[in-house]
Amino acid sequence: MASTEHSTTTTTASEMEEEKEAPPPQDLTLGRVRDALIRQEDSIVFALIERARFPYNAPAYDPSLLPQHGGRSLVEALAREVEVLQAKFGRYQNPEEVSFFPDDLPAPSLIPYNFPEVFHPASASVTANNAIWNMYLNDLLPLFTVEGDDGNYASTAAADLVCLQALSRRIHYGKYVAEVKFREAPQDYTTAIRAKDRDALMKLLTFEAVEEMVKRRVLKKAMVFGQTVTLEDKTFDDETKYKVDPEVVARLYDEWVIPLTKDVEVEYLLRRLD
Ligand SMILES: O=C(O)C(=O)C[C@]1(C(=O)O)C=C[C@@H](O)C=C1
Repeated sequence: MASTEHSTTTTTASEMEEEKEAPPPQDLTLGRVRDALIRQEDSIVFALIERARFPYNAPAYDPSLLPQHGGRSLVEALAREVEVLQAKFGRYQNPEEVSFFPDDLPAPSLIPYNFPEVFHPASASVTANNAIWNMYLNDLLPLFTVEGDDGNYASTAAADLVCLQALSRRIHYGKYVAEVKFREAPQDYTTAIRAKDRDALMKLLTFEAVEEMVKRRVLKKAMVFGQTVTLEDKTFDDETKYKVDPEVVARLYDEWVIPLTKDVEVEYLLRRLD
């Protein structure tokens, strides 16, 4: 196990080795997991802002643009190839990262980093990526892009993938949340898990006041990060133009991100005693 404190100032070679490891699972607390979720809000808002630089660009989603790619759209073909490349260099060794197209990914070709094993093995493979992919392309994209076609299909698809990966990381962080909640109240959760009672689990893991704060904070982040910065002092008003509509970001969290995170938590917990 890695040690974060040393009683002496002399560091031996084996201690240096130990220091390279990530913190042990015991360091996992609900506060730390929530801090990670808060930081990921920044990544999501910035990713949406980057995607919103381009118009909707419908051909990026139309399989007829790529006749040689077996009926796949540009965004899907690009995502598959990027995932293969990133898998080769170890992206999916980190349990925070969940692939959209896990079949046929190559084994990593680098020396593995010792990521702590936090998840219960039977729960580790829970994925919501199909729902995330469909939600992003069908529901969210039309809400925050302007209509139009500027021909930048590859850049558009690359920006989509950054959004999808940031959303996927956030939503699958529900596994860490679920693990911490289980460890903090094993008896309460065990009863509901044994009864396979999804409603009871949902009730146990829900904190409405926290959800309200999350929605208010992402709305504010979209206002702060998405305004045009000038040298003049100015305040937000009805005339302020944002790069992504803050209401859409709040709606994204309200309708999809939080509910999908909770679904991941429930699915994780249902397998927690297997
Ligand atoms: O912070 C938690 O406890 C979570 O489970 C995360 C989260 C969220 O997705 O933001 C989901 C459910 C809770 O009701 C509150 C917030």
